Amino acid sequence: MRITVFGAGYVGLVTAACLAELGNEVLCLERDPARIALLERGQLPIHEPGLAELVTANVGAGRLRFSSDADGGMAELQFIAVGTPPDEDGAADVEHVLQAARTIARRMAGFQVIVTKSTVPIGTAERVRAAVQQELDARGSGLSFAVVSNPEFLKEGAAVHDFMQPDRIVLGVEAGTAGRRAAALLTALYEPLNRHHPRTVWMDTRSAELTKYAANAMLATRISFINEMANLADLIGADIEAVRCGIGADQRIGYSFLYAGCGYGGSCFPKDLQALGRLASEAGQPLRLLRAVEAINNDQKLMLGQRILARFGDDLHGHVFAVWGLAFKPDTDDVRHASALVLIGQLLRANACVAVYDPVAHATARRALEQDRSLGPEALARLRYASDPMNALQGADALAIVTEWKQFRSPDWRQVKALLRQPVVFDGRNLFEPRLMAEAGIEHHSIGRPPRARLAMASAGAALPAQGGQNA
Ligand SMILES: NC(=O)c1ccc[n+]([C@@H]2O[C@H](COP(=O)([O-])OP(=O)(O)OC[C@H]3O[C@@H](n4cnc5c(N)ncnc54)[C@H](O)[C@@H]3O)[C@@H](O)[C@H]2O)c1
Ligand SMILES: O=c1ccn([C@@H]2O[C@H](COP(=O)(O)OP(=O)(O)O[C@H]3O[C@H](CO)[C@@H](O)[C@H](O)[C@H]3O)[C@@H](O)[C@H]2O)c(=O)[nH]1
Repeated sequence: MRITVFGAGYVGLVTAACLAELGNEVLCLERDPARIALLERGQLPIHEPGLAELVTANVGAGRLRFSSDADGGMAELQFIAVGTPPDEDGAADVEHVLQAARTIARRMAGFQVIVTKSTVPIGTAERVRAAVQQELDARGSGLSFAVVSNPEFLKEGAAVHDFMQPDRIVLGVEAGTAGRRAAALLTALYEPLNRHHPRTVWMDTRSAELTKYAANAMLATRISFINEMANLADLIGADIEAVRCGIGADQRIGYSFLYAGCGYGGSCFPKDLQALGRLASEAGQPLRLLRAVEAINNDQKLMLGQRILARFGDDLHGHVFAVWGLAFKPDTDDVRHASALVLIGQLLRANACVAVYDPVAHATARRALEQDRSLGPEALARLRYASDPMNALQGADALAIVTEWKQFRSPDWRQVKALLRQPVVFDGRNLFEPRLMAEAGIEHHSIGRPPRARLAMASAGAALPAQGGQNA
């Protein structure tokens, strides 16, 4: 099939490359000339495992092309995967989506299916239909078209896998002939992903749009729930990892997305919860639960910094801290709403020096921190980007781990101790077993795994639960 994809970001690039890999002829349209220039040189604007190989192979095979010129995009299937950033009130701004829809309408020469992959407020499919119809009317055209809502559920760091082996493919279609025609085309398009296991869930467009927000809200709720339990565990001497194993064994609950830590970040959860909250309030039903989820998460992101201040004093002048991990999660260079940026801001504002290391996110973090108005040049001058994890530790008073990159999981603790001024570790993702850290002579601050629980477990001879971190 011939397909056009609008947007070459995380979703657009992955959608374009994966649909090309499935044998389609794909044109990926991107309006940012810098991104197009990179792609034309064979480079990717983002770090995403497996994506570079997929892009190279499909460009080489002639199935995938990039352009900034929409004139080449006359395909029957038009995917919109552009950004929907929050506006001043937190609502999702769908202007880029509507712009892409108008571009499609201006060039439409036959029946087309306009598929929204972006995360959009409820009712956007109808706004896309109206925008396209307006352009067609202005042209005096009577062409028929369909609008489909096909929200994307991929996770950064596992995007190619998630696209190719989705838990489900949600397709919201309109009633009527055009909707049926669109459904037939999309059934054929996604057939390879449904072959061994039917994954498509059909519904109307509004339900599809809400499904996307509801999924992210549910996942964020689980994280804030377990973080509240972890904070309680810290106070009462219980071990949150044991609790996670204990509750996760109930199939109705399950184990995943119940890892306590220093808060969720990323481009989706914070933005989508705000957008859902906003549209719910406008609909006359403020979402009280989601407000609590967001508030808990905002506090959780401050927790590592507060613990460091409590341990070393309010003015950290003369102190140095090492931070491992800048990206909001492993296997990505995305630092949007990353907990690491919050921690680094707290430490720099308290006059500390900070040495950071991340395998891929130095450039993105540098850009984000330079735009942080609460950090002037003097504060940023106290920030050092280390060449490797051990280099960051040199002369530091403590190590804080914010992102659970695999390479941080088994450090040489003797080397860590030799490099640190004091053997103190703030483990923001519960990567390390408290008992082993105590045996190694390391002062270990976890999230919800206090020393009292550790002692009780050891004296009971209890089996230790698996190591933490969602991305284990
Ligand atoms: N990042 C994720 O993991 C993820 C997962 C699922 C859904 N989503 C949703 O998908 C959408 C895209 O997210 P993203 O992370 O890929 O965004 P992104 O910012 O990485 O990429 C969006 C791209 O679209 C381009 N663009 C904007 N308007 C355009 C136009 N008219 N024509 C061509 N290109 C245009 C931008 O220049 C940018 O490169 C958002 O609605 C997001 O909420 C994101
Ligand atoms: O048990 C957990 C799981 C995750 N996190 C944190 O939650 C954030 C988000 O992680 P994850 O969901 O894995 O990454 P995203 O790429 O943001 O993916 C989410 O957001 C996407 C965009 O909407 C959706 O498509 C995905 O389904 C949804 O998981 C990260 O900061 C994680 O560290 C935790 O703190 N504890």
